[in-house]
Amino acid sequence: MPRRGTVRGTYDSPVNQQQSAPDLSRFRTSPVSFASRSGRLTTGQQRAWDTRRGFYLVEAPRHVGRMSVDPAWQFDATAVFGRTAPLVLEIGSGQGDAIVAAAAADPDRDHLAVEVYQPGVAQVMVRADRAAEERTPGTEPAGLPNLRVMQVNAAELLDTAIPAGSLAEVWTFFPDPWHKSRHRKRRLVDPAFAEKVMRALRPGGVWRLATDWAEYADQMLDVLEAAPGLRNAHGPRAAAPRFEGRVVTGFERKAHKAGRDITDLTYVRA
Ligand SMILES: C[S@@+](CC[C@H](N)C(=O)[O-])C[C@H]1O[C@@H](n2cnc3c(N)ncnc32)[C@H](O)[C@@H]1O
Repeated sequence: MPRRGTVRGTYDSPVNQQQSAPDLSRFRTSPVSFASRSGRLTTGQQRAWDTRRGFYLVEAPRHVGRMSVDPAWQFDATAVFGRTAPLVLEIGSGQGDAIVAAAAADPDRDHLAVEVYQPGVAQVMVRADRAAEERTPGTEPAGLPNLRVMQVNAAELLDTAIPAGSLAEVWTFFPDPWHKSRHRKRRLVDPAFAEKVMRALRPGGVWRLATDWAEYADQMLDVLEAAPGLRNAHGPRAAAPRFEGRVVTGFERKAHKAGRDITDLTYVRA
C-alpha cells in the first residue's frame, strides 16, 4: 500500500484528497515526470486565471490523480478551435515562451500547450493576450484564437485523449532531467512515452526535443533510435540544428552559464 507522502511526491496527488478514507484504487501505480508543487500566482497571472481561462483553458475530467485525464475523454481539436488546421502540441510548456510565440507567428496552425504547473499555465494566458494586443494595439484582447492550454499530465493526454495520427508536431524542450539515479524512472522520455508520441503524430509529423543534460540526450537517442516508426531527421544518432522556433528561456541561459551544451533532436514519424 503506498504511503501518502510517497504518492504525493512521486505519483501525483489523488483526486479525492478530501475524503477521510481515500479510495486507493484511484492512486497512481507508476511514477510521474513532475513534482506535485503548488506555486503562488502573481497578480497578473491570477487575473488571467480568473478572467481568461474560460477562453484558453481546455479542461478534462480527471481519473487517478489531480493531473490525470479520464481515459474515456477525447480531445476534439475541431470543436476546440472551431476549424481543422495542423496542430502543434508542446509538452511541459513552462512559461509559454515558445508556444505563444509560435501561435502569434503562425495563425494557420493551432497550438496546444500542456503544463502541470499552475503559474505556468496562467502565464501562457498572460503572454498570449499580450501577443494578441501587440498585433492589434488598443483593442480589448480577444486573445490568440489558435492557442489553448491544458493543465494535465501530458503522458496521459497523449495516451488516450489525443486521436491517433492527429498531431503535426510535438515539442519537448528541456524536460526535467531528474539527474539523481534514484529519480531516473521519472524521466519523461522513455520507450513507453515515445510510443505514445508516435501514436499521436500523423505520418510525416515531427517530434522536436531539446535538453542541456548530455546524459539525458544520450538516453533520448537510445530510446528514439530504437523506436519503431520514428526516424532521425538528420541521420542515425545525429543532433539537429537549433530549432529556430525554440525561444531562448531561462533554462537555456542557466545551462550556458553552467557550461552545458544544448542538444536539439528531431524525429519524423514514418
Ligand atoms: C524544465 S521545465 C522546461 C519548461 C519549458 N519547456 C522551457 O524550455 O522553458 C519542464 C516543465 O515540464 C513540466 N512537466 C513535467 N512533466 C510534465 C508532464 N508529464 N506533463 C506536463 N508538463 C510536465 C514541468 O512542470 C516544467 O514546467
